[in-house]
This record gives sequence, structure tokens and C-alpha cells, in this order.
Amino acid sequence: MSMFLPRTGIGIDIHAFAPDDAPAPLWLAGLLWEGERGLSGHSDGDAVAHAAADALFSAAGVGDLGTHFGTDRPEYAGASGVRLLTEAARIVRDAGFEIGNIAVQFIGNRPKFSPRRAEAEAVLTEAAGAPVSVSATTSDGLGFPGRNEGITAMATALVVQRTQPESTHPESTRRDTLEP
Ligand SMILES: Nc1ccn([C@@H]2O[C@H](COP(=O)(O)O)[C@@H](O)[C@H]2O)c(=O)n1
Ligand SMILES: C[C@@]1(CO)OP(=O)(O)OP(=O)(O)OC[C@H]1O
Repeated sequence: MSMFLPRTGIGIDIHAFAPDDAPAPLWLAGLLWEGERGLSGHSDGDAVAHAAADALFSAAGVGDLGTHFGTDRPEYAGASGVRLLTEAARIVRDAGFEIGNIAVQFIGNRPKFSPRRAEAEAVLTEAAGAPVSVSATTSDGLGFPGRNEGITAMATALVVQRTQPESTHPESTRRDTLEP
């Protein structure tokens, strides 16, 4: 039995658009979207990057966004999504995993994403050190994304354990019992 089977993870993040009396720049998928209404959050509100980071943590089984970058940590106030994804990838690698890929889709009317897909994927791929693909869809006018109140981002990630933990190495256990 292989001890190196890939592990999948899931991450979902939802952010509301900032209210009119507290406007913010829009940071999404690692890019600044000039002229677009920003998202609210303790950090820069980049739901695409956050979902990607959460999917990595989920795949590695090392907690979630709140575990590592909780809102009780003042150093992450205003932090960029690219920084959080970069740190998440480092944490997951330090825990003994290689990252296969991350796929993210966001649901929202704005921003119109496809013209900047390649740019966003390049920024997030560099941050994660592994391929990140991003897609977008509307909700056909339904629900809070349809009312332009906020967006949802959903991500999956695939990781593979780099090394077997010493204590569960099957060969070392077998050698003790089978050798003459
Ligand atoms: N914010 C968005 C949403 C969608 N797209 C692109 O439009 C295509 C059609 O979306 P529907 O929700 O009408 O199916 C979608 O596949 C995306 O390519 C986008 O660029 N930005
Ligand atoms: C990223 C963090 C921390 O700054 O804050 P937010 O920008 O509010 O983002 P969210 O995805 O709601 O929660 C995770 C938080 O840990």
C-alpha cells in the first residue's frame, strides 16, 4: 500500500463588497482592479487567494485560514492575498507536502474576469509555487452575488506527502519482524 497517495483539499471564502461610506480598492486573485468596488475584510479581502490558501491547508490537514492568519493577529490586518497564499504554501511545504495544483472558481458579476485570467494565474502561481488556475461564473442574477452584495470563491488543491513519518514507516517495522 502506497503511503504517498495524493490528498485533496477544499476552501471556500465569501466577502461582502465594502459599503459606500467606507470604499476600498478591489484586490482579487492577486490583482488590483481599478475602478471596481472593493471587498471588505480584515485583510485585503482577496477571496480568491483566501480560498486557494484554505484549500492548501485542508489538503495538508493543517487547519484553516483562521488557524494561521486569524483576525486576532494584527500583523495580518490589511495583508495581501498574495502574501497569505505565499505563507500558506510555505506552511504546507514545511509540514512535508509538495503542492500539485490549485483550482479556484469565483462566483460574482464583477469584476469581469476573463480578460485578466492569464495575469491573475501568473501572480497566484508564483505565490503558491505551483500551478493555480482561476475561473469565474455569475450566479445568473440569483442570491447575494447576483445582487452585487459580495462574492464567493471556491477552491480545490492537491498535495502529496514528501516523506513518510519515521514512526509509521512500514519497511522498518517489517524488517524487525521478518529478518532472521
Ligand atoms: N465575473 C465573471 C463572471 C463570468 N465570467 C465569464 O463569463 C462566462 C459566462 O458566465 P455565466 O455565469 O453567464 O455562465 C464564464 O464562463 C466566464 O468565462 C467572467 O469573466 N467574469
Ligand atoms: C484573512 C483574515 C485575516 O486577516 O481576514 P479577512 O480578510 O477578514 O478574511 P477571511 O477570509 O474572512 O478570514 C480569514 C482571516 O484570517
